[in-house]
Amino acid sequence: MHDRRDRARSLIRGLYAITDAELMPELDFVTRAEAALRGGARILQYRDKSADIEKRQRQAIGLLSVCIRHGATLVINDDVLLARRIGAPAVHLGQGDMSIQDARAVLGPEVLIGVSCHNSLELAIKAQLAGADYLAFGAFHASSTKPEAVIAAPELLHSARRQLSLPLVAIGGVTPENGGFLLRAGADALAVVSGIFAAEDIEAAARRFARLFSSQA
Ligand SMILES: Cc1ncc(COP(=O)(O)OP(=O)(O)O)c(N)n1
Ligand SMILES: Cc1ncsc1CCOP(=O)(O)O
Ligand SMILES: [Mg+2]
Repeated sequence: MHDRRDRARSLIRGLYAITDAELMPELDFVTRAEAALRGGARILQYRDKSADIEKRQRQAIGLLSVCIRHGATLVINDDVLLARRIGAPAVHLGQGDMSIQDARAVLGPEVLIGVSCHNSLELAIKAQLAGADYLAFGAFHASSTKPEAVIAAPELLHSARRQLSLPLVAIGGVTPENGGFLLRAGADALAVVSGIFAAEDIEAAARRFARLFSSQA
């Protein structure tokens, strides 16, 4: 457990890119994801809501292989069984997804589990107690990817930093312009979909986010 938590502290920091089926055509799905890694993303989440199990497995395996090549961490969104099948190092669970305890039973002691806590410190405290390895808060800004997401105040990151020990991820409408503020408020990682994958030049877009972290050092 301490081993895993230490690993989470070193791996869950920096730019956290999240894939999007609408912005990333199947034909060059993995190529686009790799461009984000070349631009400096350290974490890559496979987020796909389709029911096509074969496509999902093929894409997830493709992402795992580019992540390994770039020394980045692959996170599988929602689908704990897919993560186990392909040997992914991390999963992300929402409040309506599998429980942390059930996911841990399926995945074993090594795999990192991240949890969505929306705008709630209470959910975050519960998730930490239940064995989560990182906590995600947001949306901090309106998100075209998830317009229904509740809005969180950046002060939440200050409180979470004071009261919790896990790495904190900020998500929702994050841009290179507003990302620095979220980092100063306490985020360890910035999770981004459209700011990276809707860009004409994905690598350059990722690099603009990645610079926020080097200027923090
Ligand atoms: C890093 C990160 N944070 C939050 C979410 C949202 O998860 P969830 O609430 O389960 O919603 P969906 O993404 O599954 O629609 C996330 N995926 N990643
Ligand atoms: C999955 C998710 N959860 C809260 S906001 C969001 C989407 C973030 O996407 P974008 O970076 O395009 O706002
Ligand atoms: Mg989910």
